[in-house]
Amino acid sequence: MKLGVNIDHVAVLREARKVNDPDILNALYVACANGADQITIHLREDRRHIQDVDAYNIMRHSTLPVNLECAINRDILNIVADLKPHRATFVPEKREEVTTEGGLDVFRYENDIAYAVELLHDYLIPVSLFVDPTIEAIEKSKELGAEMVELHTGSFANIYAMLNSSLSYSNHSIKELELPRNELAIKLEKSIQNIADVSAYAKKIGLEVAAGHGLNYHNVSHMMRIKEITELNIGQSIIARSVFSGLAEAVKEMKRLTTRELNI
Ligand SMILES: CC(=O)[C@@H](O)C(O)COP(=O)(O)O
Ligand SMILES: NCC(=O)COP(=O)(O)O
Repeated sequence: MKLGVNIDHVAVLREARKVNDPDILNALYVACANGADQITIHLREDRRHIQDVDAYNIMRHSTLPVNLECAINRDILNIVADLKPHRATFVPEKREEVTTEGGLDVFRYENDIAYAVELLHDYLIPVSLFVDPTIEAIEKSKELGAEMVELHTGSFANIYAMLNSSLSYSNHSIKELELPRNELAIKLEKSIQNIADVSAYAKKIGLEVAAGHGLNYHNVSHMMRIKEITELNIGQSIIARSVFSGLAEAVKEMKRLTTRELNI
């Protein structure tokens, strides 16, 4: 399994104070040296975490491939074409959201996506689409020319957290998931099975399959059992753990949990 470490959340901390500390390049070096297979960053339209200068510095200094997440916005696409990351992942963005809430609407924005895929292909940048795990979204992603899809695992992660953590007792409890435990358990099983089915279909039609959003040290084992998923992009939980263990240990531990036994 390829582990993409998303280092955005180091910049979240820096931007909270509008200072130059913590330094995103330190996070890059530590992630590269401790088991990441790829660096993932998200250059948001509102620049709430990663800034343009960070993206250029990361491209210049990363010893690993860089997966750049971005919205389909002409200004951002021009920056991406100039940066030439190893891959671009198109994601939806809403200014007022706390985090990326759902997958890209590949039907509503099909013309914009097709244009953006072609543009980046002209610069030899492969494209992945960050979509909800549905067969329809996968078929459309293929039709739009993407090489890869990243399945949005946020919904799975929310159900998992409401069932298996103290989230439901906190201020951030998810109202629509305040359900009896047996119902949550059934929902979780269905969500995992759906991700597995959609992954198998994506692979069958020739797409590479990644997954990400809300994955952590507890729930990631469920994604590890889906053999068609070959890449996980994980950020928030790694940076959260690093507050207590340091980033090197946090990356190493996630790498350990996302390593499949070699079948020799
Ligand atoms: C698209 C996606 O899932 C991520 O990029 C991510 O979780 C980090 O950034 P945000 O929290 O800004 O969505
Ligand atoms: N595309 C998902 C990603 O990069 C990381 O998401 P998260 O682990 O920060 O929720």
